[in-house]
Amino acid sequence: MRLTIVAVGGRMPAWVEEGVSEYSKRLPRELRLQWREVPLARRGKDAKAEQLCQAEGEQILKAVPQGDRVIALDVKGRSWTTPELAQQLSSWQMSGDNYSLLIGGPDGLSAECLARAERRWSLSALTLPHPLVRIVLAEQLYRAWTITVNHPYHRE
Ligand SMILES: C[S@@+](CC[C@H](N)C(=O)[O-])C[C@H]1O[C@@H](n2cnc3c(N)ncnc32)[C@H](O)[C@@H]1O
Repeated sequence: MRLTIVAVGGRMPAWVEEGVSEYSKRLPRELRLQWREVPLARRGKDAKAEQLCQAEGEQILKAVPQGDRVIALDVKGRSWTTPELAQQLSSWQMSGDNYSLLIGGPDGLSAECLARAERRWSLSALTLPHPLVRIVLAEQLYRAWTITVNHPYHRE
């Protein structure tokens, strides 16, 4: 399975790159994370959040590899416990399909991105800054994978 993460935002601070890389590199070759970054829309003084979100959404959807199934990272989505996420991950792996996970920018994901997604996944009821979402996502995918292979990283 190919897992692509399409995220708004360009060059991230070193602590974000390090966090993402730390967990990404622990994943096995067959579960490598492919990161695709979409630039932030320019936030001029008259910019409206809805237009920015729409412009970023168009770029996000262009960056989704053709035929991928899509999951939107959305605070208002459904949350999974880590063991439930591990089950999801197994079912994604067994489906034979490729998946893209979408992370919005400061103004969130556009309606078109949400409509393209078959699921909305909430990491927590808290709104997290999008750079932090990258790290939490990478760590949770790693954690979920360790459960699927009975690796002792995760403890209930
Ligand atoms: C700063 S948040 C955007 C906040 C925006 N007001 C909204 O309602 O979506 C940036 C992105 O991070 C992701 N995000 C932030 N908190 C999240 C959470 N608790 N669960 C899942 N995704 C989250 C979403 O993809 C969101 O579009």
